[in-house]
Amino acid sequence: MSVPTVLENILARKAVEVAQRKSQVGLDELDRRASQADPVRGFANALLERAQRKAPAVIAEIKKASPSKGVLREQFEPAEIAASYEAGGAACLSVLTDVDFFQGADAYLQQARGACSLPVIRKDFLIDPYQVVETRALGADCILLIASALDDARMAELASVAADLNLDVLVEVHDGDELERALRLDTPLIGINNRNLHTFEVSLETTLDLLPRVPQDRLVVTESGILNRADVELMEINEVYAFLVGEAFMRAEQPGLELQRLFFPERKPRTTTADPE
Ligand SMILES: O=C(O)c1ccccc1NCC(=O)[C@H](O)[C@H](O)COP(=O)(O)O
Repeated sequence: MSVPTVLENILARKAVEVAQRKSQVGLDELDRRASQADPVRGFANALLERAQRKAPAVIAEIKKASPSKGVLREQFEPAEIAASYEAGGAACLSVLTDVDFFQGADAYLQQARGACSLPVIRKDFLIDPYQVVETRALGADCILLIASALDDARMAELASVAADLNLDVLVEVHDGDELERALRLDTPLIGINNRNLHTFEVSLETTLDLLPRVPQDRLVVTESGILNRADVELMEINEVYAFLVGEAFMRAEQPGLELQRLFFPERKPRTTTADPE
């Protein structure tokens, strides 16, 4: 018998977590909360608007820890980080809500979204329609669907529930087969994850290799492993303008200033309380 990969472990644990959550809060109550949530802010539009004018469309991630890197940031204040990202020029936020593998929390998403005007993707491992309703009930604006974690039927089902709730969808792929499957969904956002979620290997070539196979009417978001100006410039010369970045910002003393340094080096630095001068 082969040893389960980290992604397989995450998905097995997530199934247990979802069952527990369902026993605590019924779908009727979740539907009620979703119907009363703050209106969506337009996640896909925020990215498309920037990328269409060839400006960096940055999804700035808030994650305390990750399975591949351990704890990334000891002093972790989601609201302050969100405000600093907005000041630094982010188009959107990504907030990890998975507790067991990323030390995330639903409350972090709510704190971050409440501290800025940016649209937010809930970064978690969605396997059940219940979690899509939960995502809207938390106030988020977009869900992540990871192609390697879902079969076609389940991916389409989750995307359909998201559409009913006005949530945008970022569908994430890592190879050509997953890309083919993702393109069957009616979503403008295709995330190409440079990290293999089974082995943790990271290569920016993943984005560059898959790029020619993505139709012009989809927006490619390059995800993971963007660490410095050279990485950003490599993507920009290949006409990739949308980025999902976590580690580089989380390790920086001043996350918003690091965003600005990496993506808008020509601008005069703006600081917030998370970015003391
Ligand atoms: O980051 C991990 O170790 C990880 C492990 C297993 C599943 C997902 C994982 N990360 C999620 C992400 O894809 C990243 O948080 C995101 O793309 C940002 O990446 P980075 O800029 O390299 O922090």
